[in-house]
Amino acid sequence: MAEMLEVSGITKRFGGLVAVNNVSFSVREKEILSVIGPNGAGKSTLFKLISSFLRPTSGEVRLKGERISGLAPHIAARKGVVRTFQETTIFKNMSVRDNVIIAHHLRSKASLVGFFLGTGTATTDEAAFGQSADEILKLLGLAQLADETARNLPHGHCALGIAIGLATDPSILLLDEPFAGMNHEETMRMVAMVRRLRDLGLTILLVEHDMPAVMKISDRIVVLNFGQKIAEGTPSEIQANDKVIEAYLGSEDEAIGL
Ligand SMILES: Nc1ncnc2c1ncn2[C@@H]1O[C@H](COP(=O)(O)OP(=O)(O)OP(=O)(O)O)[C@@H](O)[C@H]1O
Repeated sequence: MAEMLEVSGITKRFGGLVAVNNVSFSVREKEILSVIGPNGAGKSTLFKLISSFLRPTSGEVRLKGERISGLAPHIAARKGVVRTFQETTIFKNMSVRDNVIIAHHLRSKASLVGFFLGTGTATTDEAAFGQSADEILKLLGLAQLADETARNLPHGHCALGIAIGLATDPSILLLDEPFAGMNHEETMRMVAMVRRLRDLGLTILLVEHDMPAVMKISDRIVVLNFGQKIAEGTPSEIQANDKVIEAYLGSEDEAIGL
């Protein structure tokens, strides 16, 4: 499998603290790779480095061979590294469908202002975007909620974040704790959905605390501890890895096993 994303020797210092320390790994095309680690291990910082929300102190990130670290986050997103589950990306007073339509504009020639004013290219695009939005909502099981105001979505509908991400036609989708706040049933539904997206050809990188979900969803796992990569492998390799077990012992996160 070809490499979609390459993280090479990436380091982030905050003053004297090294939050991410010389971490390297690759995400292959059409795989689900999870980054795990005890609290404070550097997962969020690594995520921000990959999505260009933070500039690395050293090292780099490449998408399909092209260096993306150092670019503004919206440029990295346009190039295909799309991060979801940021509350701010959702227009809470608009319908679910309109949120997904608007997200299409990230890759459109028409401006967002054009969309609101209903002018020129925007009108043509809107028909195509509407159709695409409907397909995405159907794929994610959100079709019946298309006209619902985003703020009214029942708890657990993080699927809207994914729908918005998909609308931007990502090369790699970054999921930031997609199962946070979900009960077991919601989590398992979401696991199945994300795997379905992978089967359709999407490449996915996620950070998550829910170990049973991580073990179920991941093709491969990268483990961080104190900013360093301590292991990389399949779920069963990670569960049997002594360094990983040791890192999790005594941490607030429960055991690595199921
Ligand atoms: N902006 C910042 N300024 C200073 N220190 C920071 C900053 N962001 C993170 N850190 C520190 O970097 C380290 C790694 O933090 P990070 O949030 O990346 O870990 P994490 O693995 O995501 O933790 P958690 O699982 O608790 O969310 C921590 O010691 C944290 O306090």
